[in-house]
Amino acid sequence: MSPLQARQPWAAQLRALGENSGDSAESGRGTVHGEGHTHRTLARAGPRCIFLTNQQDSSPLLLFQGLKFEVVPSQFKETLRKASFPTPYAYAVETAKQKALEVARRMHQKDLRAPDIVIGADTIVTDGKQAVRCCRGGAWGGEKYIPVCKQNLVHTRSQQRSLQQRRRGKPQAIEGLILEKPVDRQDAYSMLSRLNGKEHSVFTGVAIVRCFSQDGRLDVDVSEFHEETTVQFAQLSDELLWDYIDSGEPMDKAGGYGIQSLGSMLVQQIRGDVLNVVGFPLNHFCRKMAELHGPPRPEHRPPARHESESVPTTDPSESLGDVDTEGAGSHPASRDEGRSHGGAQGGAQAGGHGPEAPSSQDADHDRTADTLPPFPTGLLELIDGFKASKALFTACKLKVFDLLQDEGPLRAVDVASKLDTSECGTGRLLDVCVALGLLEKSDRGYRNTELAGRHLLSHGEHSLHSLAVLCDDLDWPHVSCLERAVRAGAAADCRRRASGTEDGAVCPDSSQSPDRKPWFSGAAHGLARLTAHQVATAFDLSRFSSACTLGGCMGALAHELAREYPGLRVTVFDLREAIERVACFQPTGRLTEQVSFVPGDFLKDRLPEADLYVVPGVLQGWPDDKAHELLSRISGSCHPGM
Ligand SMILES: C[S@@+](CC[C@H](N)C(=O)[O-])C[C@H]1O[C@@H](n2cnc3c(N)ncnc32)[C@H](O)[C@@H]1O
Repeated sequence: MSPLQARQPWAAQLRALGENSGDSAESGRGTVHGEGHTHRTLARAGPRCIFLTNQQDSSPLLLFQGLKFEVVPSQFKETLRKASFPTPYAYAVETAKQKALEVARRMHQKDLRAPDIVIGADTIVTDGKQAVRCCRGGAWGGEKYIPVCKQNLVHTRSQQRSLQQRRRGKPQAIEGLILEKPVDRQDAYSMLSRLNGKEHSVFTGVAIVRCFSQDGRLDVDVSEFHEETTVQFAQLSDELLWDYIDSGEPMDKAGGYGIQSLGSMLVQQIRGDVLNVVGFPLNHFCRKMAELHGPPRPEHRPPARHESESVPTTDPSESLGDVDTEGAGSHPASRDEGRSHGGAQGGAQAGGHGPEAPSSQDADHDRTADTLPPFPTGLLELIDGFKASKALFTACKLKVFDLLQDEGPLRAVDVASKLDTSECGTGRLLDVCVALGLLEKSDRGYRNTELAGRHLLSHGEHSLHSLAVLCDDLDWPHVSCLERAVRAGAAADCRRRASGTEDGAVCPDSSQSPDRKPWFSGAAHGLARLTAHQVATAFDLSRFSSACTLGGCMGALAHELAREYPGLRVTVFDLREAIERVACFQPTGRLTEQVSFVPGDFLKDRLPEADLYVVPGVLQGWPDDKAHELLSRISGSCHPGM
């Protein structure tokens, strides 16, 4: 497993593609999505990746704990029928589980590998006292919740009817017991006044979904729990409630208040874990994780917030109830600082300098998440990126995207048969394209993403297909002899070999092989269309009345200039064979009147008269002497003073 594979889901597939062996290189456990630090933080054999489904509020809490994870919002629609649950917390736990399972399935489908762990959480507030009253003390009271059936709670319905109508089809709480996010200010007021002066319960259901992938199938092992915290509201005036509602805070909070901010003013007393009210019962979660994976090793505990503060010595699963969540949010930054500076305890020593430096073996043993350098994501992407490019080029050349646009979704076996390629290799290439965001995969097969449909078809207004093919044919061989070129200064030789041109220029001229020319035009035009607007608007060209684009190809920039400057006449000057292909690309309409095409060789023929000469995308591919020759000719044609 390379470090890059720990960061990039597609990297493992690229490797598998390269190896082209029968078995998937990353089958089974060992799949790593995202952060390696979670592994180090939790336990040696612990999980290496956590997806938190949609508890954004909980992110700082988990970060405080030193867990690194990726937040993947769940697409699970929270439409479970509340009345079918025996208790409010059963509803919260099931919602948390369904959120997590949805993410697990989606990630598995997308990346073809299971994430290690997905955590789902759902917090609800229940109007507990009222429940007891409504149930006449029978079904729901004291510490224990006894399953209640619908009829027991029918009394609460009339009170809630108008609210139900406002909730517009949202499934109603267990007969009004579960308070979710208010739908409007009035709803917030009715929630808060129900809680006013009373005690209520906050439940968070948590599901820890451990994932296993076997033979491409996802297996899961779900552990779940819930945490209850009792909150006593002070007796509050209507004025204060409305002031609080006017602050806007209640609108996205279950129960209509947030204890982590202004809402704390409303609270007189709490029994239980305050973080549970914030949205994630970290203490219970840590105990559960320790149960599942063993407790974290001491060095994996979160570092001190400031160098002067000591690292907490308690097992994080023991007590976290007094955590201040503001500090929790700022923790990751301090940890990063700790890492790059080597940390207060032994970072410098671990480097092996100074009399007390431990042996390299000790230093290795003492390595912690805090003494490691920042993860070099960008560098690893540079190291591996060429493989992604090659996969893209190959898919373009095989016209995978054209096929899937016309006939998709298709299974790998059908793509292979239509393209006359191997089933195994095609399947892997398609999977890499999925991981690169170029294809989507479903039960019905592969199909183009919007991005691929827009840019990677061989024809189309914004096609970059020819550019990809050209890069593969021309740039790839250049790049592969870069080391030799740098050593021996043989760039022109390499280019000549690759491009088949006399002077190594990458632009088509008379010496170039004819079969490449359409690709050049298509590639240059595709890129020019994308960039023309930026180029045309980068400078104020309004003082010019005529312009000439030298090597202006199919006129993409010329047309954009004409669009931007209605008074500008633009001449496109290019080789005759290029101009002959213009008809395939030229837009029709008013703009064409401002643009004219003149065939010619800008190194031999007289340049058209113009106030402004633009040389778009020509010189960078040329040897210096030739570039100099062209610039001298342009200089000779320019009107002094313009
Ligand atoms: C890489 S393309 C640039 C395309 C341009 N960026 C655009 O707006 O589409 C280079 C262009 O220079 C043209 N070219 C190359 N040598 C030329 C020459 N000696 N005289 C005129 N045009 C030339 C090519 O035909 C080609 O269209």
